[in-house]
Amino acid sequence: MPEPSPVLQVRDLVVHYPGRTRHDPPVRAVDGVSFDVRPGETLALIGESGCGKSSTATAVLQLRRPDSGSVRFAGRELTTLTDEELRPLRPAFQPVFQDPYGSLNPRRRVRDTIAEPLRVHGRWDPATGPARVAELLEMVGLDASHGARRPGELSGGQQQRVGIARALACEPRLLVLDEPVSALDPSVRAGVLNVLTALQDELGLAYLFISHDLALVRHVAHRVAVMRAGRIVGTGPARTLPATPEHPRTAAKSG
Ligand SMILES: Nc1ncnc2c1ncn2[C@@H]1O[C@H](COP(=O)(O)OP(=O)(O)OP(=O)(O)O)[C@@H](O)[C@H]1O
Repeated sequence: MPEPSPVLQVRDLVVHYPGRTRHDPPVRAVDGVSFDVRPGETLALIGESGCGKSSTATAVLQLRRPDSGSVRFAGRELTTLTDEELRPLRPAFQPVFQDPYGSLNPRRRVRDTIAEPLRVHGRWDPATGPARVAELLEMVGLDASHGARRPGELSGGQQQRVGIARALACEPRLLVLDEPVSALDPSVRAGVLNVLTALQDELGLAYLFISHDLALVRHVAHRVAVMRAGRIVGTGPARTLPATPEHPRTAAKSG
């Protein structure tokens, strides 16, 4: 069977930050990065702290506009769209962040957090909305009773499931997962990863999965791209990664 076309195509992506003082040169956080992600595929972006993983994720999501390069999502170039033009497309490419509590409104009940994207994007129907929220809770392994709670009444793993349910509300095609289980207790990580894997199988979602954890990446990703100093220095199947994460730079073959 031919491979499906990529849902995300990134080419020559560049992100600069200003130097700390006006005498310092700009920081080239992302320095010409290219990759594709296909429907149903997980591409892991790995590398040491500060190599530019989160800056790449932020630029893909157009939360910070890249300085140059191309981000094509579902065949559309995102970098040239205005914020207004991007707005209706945003539900289709959603972030899941590392710190679930920090990304949830502590005063808002879970069911309202999950309903929020539907309301914001004009997709809330009072007749069907509550059932859709219940369905989303179920998809991430929570039940209706969790909907009435506030984030502070949930465990870290449950909070992250709420973050995933919110990301799924408007039927995305791509999730950008920035260290989605790193802040969680190791005992609940596998449960959240299993939810992500099951959702991908069921919905054909594409994942860009940012991580520094090679053992985890071997487990969840199909392909891996290794970043160093703002560049991708190797790509390959995740199963080619060594079991011990001592030499991440040589973990995958170039090309
Ligand atoms: N807002 C910013 N202003 C200036 N420099 C920044 C900013 N954000 C990141 N940087 C710098 O850009 C480089 C890449 O950072 P980035 O956070 O993208 O890397 P990372 O691989 O995600 O690291 P980590 O795993 O520690 O989050 C680093 O040198 C960082 O110090």
